[in-house]
Amino acid sequence: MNGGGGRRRYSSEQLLFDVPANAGAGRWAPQQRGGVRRGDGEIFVSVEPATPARLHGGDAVAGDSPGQRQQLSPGLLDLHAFDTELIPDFQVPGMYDGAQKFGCGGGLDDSDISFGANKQMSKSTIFPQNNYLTAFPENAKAPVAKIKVVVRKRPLNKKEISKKEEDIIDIEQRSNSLTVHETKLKVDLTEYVEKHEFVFDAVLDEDVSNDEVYRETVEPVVPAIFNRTKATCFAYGQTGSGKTYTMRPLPLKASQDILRLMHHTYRNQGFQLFVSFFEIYGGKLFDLLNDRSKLCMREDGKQKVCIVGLQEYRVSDVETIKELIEKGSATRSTGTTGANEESSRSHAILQLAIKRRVDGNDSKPPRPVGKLSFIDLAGSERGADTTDNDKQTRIEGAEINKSLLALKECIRALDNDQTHIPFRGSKLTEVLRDSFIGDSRTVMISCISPSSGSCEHTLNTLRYADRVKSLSKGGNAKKDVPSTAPLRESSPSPLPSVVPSFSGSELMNDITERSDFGWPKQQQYVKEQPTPTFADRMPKVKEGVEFNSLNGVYFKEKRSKGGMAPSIAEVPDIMYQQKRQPARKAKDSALDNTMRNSIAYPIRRAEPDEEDEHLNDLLQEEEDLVTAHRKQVEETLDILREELNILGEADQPGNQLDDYIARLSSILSQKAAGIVDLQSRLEQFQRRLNENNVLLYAQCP
Ligand SMILES: Nc1ncnc2c1ncn2[C@@H]1O[C@H](COP(=O)(O)OP(=O)(O)OP(=O)(O)O)[C@@H](O)[C@H]1O
Repeated sequence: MNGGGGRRRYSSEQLLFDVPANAGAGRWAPQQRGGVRRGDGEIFVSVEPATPARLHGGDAVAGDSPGQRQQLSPGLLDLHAFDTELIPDFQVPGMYDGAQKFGCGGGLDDSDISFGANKQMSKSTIFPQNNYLTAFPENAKAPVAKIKVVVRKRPLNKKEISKKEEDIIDIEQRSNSLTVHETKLKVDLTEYVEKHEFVFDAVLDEDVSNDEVYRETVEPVVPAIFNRTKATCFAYGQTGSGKTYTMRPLPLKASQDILRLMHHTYRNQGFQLFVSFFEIYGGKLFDLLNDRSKLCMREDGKQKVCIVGLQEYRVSDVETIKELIEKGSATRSTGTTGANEESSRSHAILQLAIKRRVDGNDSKPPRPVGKLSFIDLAGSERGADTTDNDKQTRIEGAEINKSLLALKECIRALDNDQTHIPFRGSKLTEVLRDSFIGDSRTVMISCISPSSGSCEHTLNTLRYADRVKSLSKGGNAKKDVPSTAPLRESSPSPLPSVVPSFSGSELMNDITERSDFGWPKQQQYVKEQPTPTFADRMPKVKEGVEFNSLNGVYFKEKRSKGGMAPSIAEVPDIMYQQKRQPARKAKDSALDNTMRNSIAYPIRRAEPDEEDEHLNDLLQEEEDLVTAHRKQVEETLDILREELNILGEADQPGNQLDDYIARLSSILSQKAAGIVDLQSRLEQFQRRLNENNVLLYAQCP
């Protein structure tokens, strides 16, 4: 893994976040790790003691200073009209310690990208008057589309200009359509230009500033997160298309608006803002605010996803948030490929969570209210990294590809109000699971390069965006077409209903039932065992092996250094049992026949000892294997749907052969990677069984 490899470098426009990887590491290292508590299905990591010193000091302005109040527009105050769950105003001493320091951040204009710690911002900079909420108060209450797809074109860069590459993207002024001019070759090798026209919710040309991008994308959804909405904004596009450039300023701008709402509109209502920042690299989670420590994703009993160990910082001023983002960005890993040395191969996820104190009580974990997630996706073309690189890169590529496909499927399912959301399709979508259920908003920013050399990738990006939008219930892209704007040539018609009617979860339930081998877990140790029911399967004792099982499982002879292992007669306290649940009785005979190979683990009457530890490990590995298998089957179902989709599209007139080939190729590599991954897990588990002297007994029919 090349996770610790090169560091991403940023252009001067991005210097806002460009700090050395280890900057402030010591300062930020949590001084006191909070306890991890489970509350209402959510892991709450108490981090206040670890909150950076800046939170508790600094030259900030009081949050409700008259100066700031003057900045409030009627629009902001009107936000009270939101259907929020209001709790009586209360004032807890010290509750807004941080809030009192609010305001030391600053304006977030593109031009003003330096946030010196001591820099004093003018009030007008702190609250720019062009703010969406202040400038268009009525928009604060306007319904925000469930899914918004925006395209942003970046300017040609120096390298492209020096290579004399052309700008092939035309964007009509003040329109939401764009045209890609693709140069193609005829059979007689003469060139011709094919035009592809696309329509989206908004199309942003190269001269559009980051401020305007914010106003167009995230700003409208900010008020909704105080009202239990989960909003997700992600940037999609090939490496170097401007995803990071686009995404970087957004969380900071959003935080500024959130804090403003918290300290004014929703003052004294117990809202708190938390920041977390992590990445998914090669299918694994790393905390970018905690020295890339590895994180673990778990589902609780209520099927809520918890990222165990993720550090969440409670913040109350923009400056602190900026520092946290800098720190996380510097920690983010990048990989190196032949195509682009600086390409990002990880998904970075920055979350701003709004929580609310329960009954004004600080000892209870605050209750989650809404969330705004920013996702800087890995380069979209990375999914096709299947040939030029090493195995690791290929597997990573397949993982990236898988997550991008899964993301698209989830967004589509979400907009269609489907009951089954295929969030299990990838780590990324699993992590974002709670953003896909309930009241959610998604903003997708597709970043494209204008250069002729990137034409294929650009078309792929636009088609991905087009599918997200136009195939969704509420997303008929054509409805937004200005009457003068032509439709694109090959608008995909809605897919035939080729997706199989079975529900993945139903199938998985069935599989769950079958794959529950019913091995006893250690917690289920019993003092007395009933007469084993599998005596008829007792194998012949092989030479060198002590048969220690009554249900077809036996352990290899375990010779101690000092002599022979005890024979079975000498270890009467080890018994074996296969779990048999009454509810499953009817299935048992069929199941018994299908379970030709089964193993079981010893149940001890004695206190757990070292061997129990091994046993625990094995049980855990067994569980992991079954989970991985289940996941792989779910993913296969998702892939199957995708395959049926592309087959359906391939049958449509005017289909794009190159698109079909690219998607089929990435699907195949994704399938292959899934199988390789499961195979290697299986082999590893088999090795572990051998090492631990557990033999499998081939059960006779
Ligand atoms: N709209 C823009 N205006 C000016 N420069 C831009 C714009 N978008 C991107 N750039 C510049 O293009 C370069 C690549 O952008 P960026 O790093 O954001 O790409 P990326 O899509 O995040 O790539 P990767 O997937 O490798 O992370 C950077 O130097 C950036 O400053």
